[in-house]
Amino acid sequence: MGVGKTTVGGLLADRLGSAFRDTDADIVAAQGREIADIFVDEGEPYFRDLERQAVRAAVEEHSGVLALGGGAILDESTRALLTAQPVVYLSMDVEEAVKRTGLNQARPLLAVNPRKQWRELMDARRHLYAEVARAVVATDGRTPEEVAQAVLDALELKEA
Ligand SMILES: Nc1ncnc2c1ncn2[C@@H]1O[C@H](COP(=O)(O)OP(=O)(O)O)[C@@H](O)[C@H]1O
Ligand SMILES: O=C(O)C1=C[C@@H](OP(=O)(O)O)[C@@H](O)[C@H](O)C1
Ligand SMILES: [Mg+2]
Repeated sequence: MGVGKTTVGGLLADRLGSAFRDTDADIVAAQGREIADIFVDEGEPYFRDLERQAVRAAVEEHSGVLALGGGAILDESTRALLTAQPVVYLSMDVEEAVKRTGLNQARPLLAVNPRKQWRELMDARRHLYAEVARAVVATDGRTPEEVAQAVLDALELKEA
């Protein structure tokens, strides 16, 4: 959450000359409301259901770069789906996370006490990211352009 999946995914798609898609954006477009509003109105399990369907549809329909929400890998069937894909796990440390998301109310899970929340989320998720990732790219101290380059290098992808 806040590591740069959406930002770097767009840059990467440009570099590869491919299309970009983001499952959070797909959900917002289909629901006609923001992610934070879906969490408040319907609760997290409802959002996770929408997310599981959005990831499945995107993996089936889309052949370019896909950014997921940071919690998508909590779903076991999503993780199974991702094992066939060249998934990159973008990482950062907690101070970088707070810098990038701390003042941003768009992420409901970090709205209160973001440093503690982020640590707890990562303790619960780190092994799941590692399970699905084909490559891990650290983003601390790197610009989004540098991260995109590191992803190209890690997956040995050629620019368009
Ligand atoms: N490498 C980076 N260095 C500094 N800020 C970044 C970097 N990548 C993304 N950001 C900023 O961090 C915030 C979260 O980025 P975003 O792409 O929405 O992350 P995610 O999709 O992983 O939640 C945005 O304000 C974005 O501009
Ligand atoms: O990590 C999470 O549980 C979430 C991450 C968000 O996406 P980003 O990772 O793109 O911020 C968004 O799906 C929602 O707020 C929940
Ligand atoms: Mg995002």
